Amino acid sequence: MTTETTNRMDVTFQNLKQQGRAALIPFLTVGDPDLETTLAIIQELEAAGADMLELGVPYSDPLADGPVIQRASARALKSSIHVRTCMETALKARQAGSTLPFILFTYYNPVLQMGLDKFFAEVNNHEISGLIIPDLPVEESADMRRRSREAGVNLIPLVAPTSSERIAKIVSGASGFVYCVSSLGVTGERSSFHAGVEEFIGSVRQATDLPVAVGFGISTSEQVARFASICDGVVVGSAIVRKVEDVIPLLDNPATRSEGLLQIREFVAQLRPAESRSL
Ligand SMILES: O=P(O)(O)OC[C@@H](O)[C@@H](O)c1c[nH]c2ccccc12
Repeated sequence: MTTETTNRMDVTFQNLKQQGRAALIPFLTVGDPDLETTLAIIQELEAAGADMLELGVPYSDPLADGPVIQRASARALKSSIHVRTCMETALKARQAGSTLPFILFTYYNPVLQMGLDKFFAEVNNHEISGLIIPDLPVEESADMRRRSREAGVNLIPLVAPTSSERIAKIVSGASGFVYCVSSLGVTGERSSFHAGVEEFIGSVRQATDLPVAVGFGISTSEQVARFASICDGVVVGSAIVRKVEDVIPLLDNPATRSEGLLQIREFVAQLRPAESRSL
């Protein structure tokens, strides 16, 4: 008996599989440069053809992030952005008509500060379909997986090229999708990836029936196409966050705001393989 899934993310991956297409999954920092603009950018990303979104909770000590996302977090933290603010942003985007599955991306500390009971109570009624917590300690993952399951949200595991013998353990009991990190180090655009990244992705595919997505360093349509041919999803973060950073002067001026938003939309639209562009 197939379990009827109500999780928006799972349904999206099922639909994309039928279309024979990988998901384009942008990451953006919530509140960069401000919350109102984040809501406008979410609409542009959806119009550009994003299939789901990683909504990043800005954090003061983003250890796994390169300079682009570190700067975005610093800008966003100028206004007091908490996990709850990011959840409310997801709900507001839904109420404004977005149909995208939202993945809340946060480091573990902000979740602990909110309190696990409160966090999971809020997650579900804020339209969050997935969670990525890159620094979740292994010893906490069983409890977090249980809480996620009870809240009907997918706790998405990250696997790195060095995970090799631990892949089976990491992906067992996971849901949503498995996030393959393409390279070692921190986030940020790259011209090349970990040697043998295709073999690594292949080994993850063998270890799970879940959709497999890849991220870290992907910033051009050629790179998206390369990974979209072997994965179910491709995550692009820093390149989009940098685009937002570049157009902030346009966004800040009412006379040129729409031009700034259009440039973000066009940048993301050109990332998708030509044959699947909606624009
Ligand atoms: O920024 P990049 O190189 O395109 O990588 C995706 C990344 O932004 C996003 O998935 C993410 C942002 N911060 C992270 C920290 C760890 C793992 C993943 C992430």
